[in-house]
Amino acid sequence: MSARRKPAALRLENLTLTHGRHPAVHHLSGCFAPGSLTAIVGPNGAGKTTLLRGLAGLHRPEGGRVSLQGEARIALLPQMASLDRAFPIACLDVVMQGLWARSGAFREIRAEDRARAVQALAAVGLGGFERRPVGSLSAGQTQRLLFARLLVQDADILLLDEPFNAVDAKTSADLLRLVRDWHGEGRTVVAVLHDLDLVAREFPETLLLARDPIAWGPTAEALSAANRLKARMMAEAWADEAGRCQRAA
Ligand SMILES: Nc1ncnc2c1ncn2[C@@H]1O[C@H](COP(=O)(O)OP(=O)(O)OP(=O)(O)O)[C@@H](O)[C@H]1O
Repeated sequence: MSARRKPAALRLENLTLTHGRHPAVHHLSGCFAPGSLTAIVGPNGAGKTTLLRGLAGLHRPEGGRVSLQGEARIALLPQMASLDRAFPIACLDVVMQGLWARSGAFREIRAEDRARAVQALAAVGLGGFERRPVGSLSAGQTQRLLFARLLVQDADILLLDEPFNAVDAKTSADLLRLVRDWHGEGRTVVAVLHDLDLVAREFPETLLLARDPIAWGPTAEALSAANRLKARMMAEAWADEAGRCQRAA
């Protein structure tokens, strides 16, 4: 992958994302600065996954907008559970899916694309797994595979949904090293995380969400005890059946 990066920012203006009438993210404004490393945290149901999908252009806003600076490329690491492990597909083919956006799904596979996918598998510690069916992988290996698919996309902005979920300490450390490398290369990285110790250690910026934005800025300030309490109370104030802008007072 090239070490030269275009600076890439993602700007949100009064962004509201819903599932039908059901609110998920509510009036969010701010900017993921070029080259920043940001954690998105918040209680279950706070809207974190919906926000990542909105940033990736996979969820149309109900209100407001997301603007991507320049011609930056954006790539999403979805939650591991989104991969259908019962489907009979080999690891190399999963990684090649990362190239579809640029090459098309039904085009003849070029030798250089195949070589990039093989290289990406090796980079995540899955060298030799090219022909292994995905159903035969452990959880940690599956997460490594999704990182390889992300790697071949060579994106300027990387969106990671619970990237260290259900993986052991060694896998977590290996994948975290990749995240640090991406940050070091000047890419903009945004990750949904639940481990607040990890966030405090590794992520300079944090967005704390509870459908409404609670705080967004330097991690120590965003994760203050007062902000975390506010996030919990805000999450509880949203009844599950509430409509847009209808949280309890
Ligand atoms: N497809 C859907 N249809 C209807 N409601 C949905 C859908 N997906 C998510 N929601 C609702 O939107 C809200 C936000 O969900 P989301 O998955 O974005 O939260 P999250 O912060 O990622 O949660 P978690 O930490 O549990 O993964 C929740 O109340 C959820 O029930």
